[in-house]
Amino acid sequence: MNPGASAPRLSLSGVSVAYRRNRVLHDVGFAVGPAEIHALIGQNGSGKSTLVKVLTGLCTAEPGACVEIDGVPLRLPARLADVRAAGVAVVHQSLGLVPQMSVLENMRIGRLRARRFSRRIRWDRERAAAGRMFDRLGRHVPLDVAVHRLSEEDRATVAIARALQDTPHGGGLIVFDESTRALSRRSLEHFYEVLDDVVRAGTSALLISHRLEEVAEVADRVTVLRDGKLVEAGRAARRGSEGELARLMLGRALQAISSGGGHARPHAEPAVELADVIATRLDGAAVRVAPGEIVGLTGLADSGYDQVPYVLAGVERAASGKLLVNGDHIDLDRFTPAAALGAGVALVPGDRERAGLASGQTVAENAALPRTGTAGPRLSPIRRRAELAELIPWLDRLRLHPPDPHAVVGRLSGGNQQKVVLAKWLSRGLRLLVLHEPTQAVDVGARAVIVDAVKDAAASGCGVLVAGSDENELSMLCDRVLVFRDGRVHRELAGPCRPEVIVAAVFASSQRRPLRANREERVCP
Ligand SMILES: Nc1ncnc2c1ncn2[C@@H]1O[C@H](COP(=O)(O)OP(=O)(O)OP(=O)(O)O)[C@@H](O)[C@H]1O
Repeated sequence: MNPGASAPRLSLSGVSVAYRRNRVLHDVGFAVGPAEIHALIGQNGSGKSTLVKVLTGLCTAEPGACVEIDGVPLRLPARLADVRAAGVAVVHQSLGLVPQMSVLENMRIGRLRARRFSRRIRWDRERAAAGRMFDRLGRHVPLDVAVHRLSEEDRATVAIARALQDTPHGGGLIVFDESTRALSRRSLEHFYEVLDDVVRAGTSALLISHRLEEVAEVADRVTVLRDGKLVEAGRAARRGSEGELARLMLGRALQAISSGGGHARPHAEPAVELADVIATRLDGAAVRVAPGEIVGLTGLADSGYDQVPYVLAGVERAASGKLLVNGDHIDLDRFTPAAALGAGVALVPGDRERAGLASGQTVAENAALPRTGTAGPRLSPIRRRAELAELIPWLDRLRLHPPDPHAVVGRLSGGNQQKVVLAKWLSRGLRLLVLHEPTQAVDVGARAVIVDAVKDAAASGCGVLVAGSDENELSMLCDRVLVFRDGRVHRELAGPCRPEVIVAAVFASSQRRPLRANREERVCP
């Protein structure tokens, strides 16, 4: 008998995982059908990544767990070679591509075969193998171009083509672990157009995402985790059900968020002003932020808007340009992170890899770093207590999980590490808070809290600059939005703006295509 004939593509049961004595998954089980997009959602720290790690062998489940692929049990703890052979591929955060490498290298990394005797790589064969994947997708991307030079849409295609190599024709499972979180609406439309073709051909997808609007729009079914326990397994998804999903995930209704910042003091002296900035992707950029004002920066992927935060924080060097702070003109070609902090400018970067978190240190020690330049243990006990007293209300407010300032940062879930970076800066008075994609990777409950906290920081007089690709986030937060093109401000959208207006200004067209037009025609297993 063929075990795969009527079996689910992936079936998990009795999965429990503990890190030391802390159990983070409790007897979890659900099934993903063939040819479906199945979403896995849950608050930060609810155990989603741990579940994926059980599947890929990075985490060991307690005895009694069972994982089957097409009805065939996977030996646990899983070995990567077995997982690949079973047709399972994982796409990590931000598409999991190496930007400096070519499309061909990204496609074939980890799979390159050398000649037996000369040990030389047969690039002709590698090209042919990569080309076959794009043929299978019915879309082509030039193989020799470095990935960072591709459009965002092409990058999404490469990520899917790369994962497809590990899945058999018309079968297999691709796990997307927050892979789409940095994609703009247009790139998301393209991503799901490609993925829909793949899924219709028989491959399944397990989608982990904090964007509930996206989940409600694209998933066939949804599984919900709360505190490591199953709340719902395989509930049918439908468009517009994001409120319901948030309630299941959080165990309470989501608070409504009003749009716009509302604390701008446009006639006051600017908190900071950037003028004539020339950098690798900036060409004469100029931005002014008043005290209490929340200004959004957005644009297409290559427009340069997302370089502004890093130039402002002294992390990326500008060729020339001026920063005006408190009557001082500072040359940006010699600007450093220490000078930025000295000017009262702090950055919350988009990815935690650039966040400067010391993963072996505790939450409290990390929060102390910017003030002291040293890790916490060297602080006097009195200073340490004072730091903690300022930090704890922010950790409570952002709902850090576990709510422990002495937890080691490297052992927190991704979204909770993001909250630590935010708490570190929100707990101190700044002239300008610069945020890049601040709610990326955090769950919807925390997102509402972060939006409120940033508005409170503005209400106390801090200027805020938010660079981002999420029009909903910009609409919720900003007093005005600057749309970049060719390295400088192309349009200014005054007043609180609706998300559609932002999308229309970025893409110079207001059409919003559905993310997965064909979903209703499909029959859920
Ligand atoms: N290496 C580790 N050591 C100890 N505890 C860990 C470790 N990795 C994760 N945890 C804990 O396991 C729990 C689940 O974490 P996990 O990363 O699976 O959550 P998640 O749902 O993926 O969260 P997020 O949405 O923030 O990525 C969290 O409480 C986290 O602190």
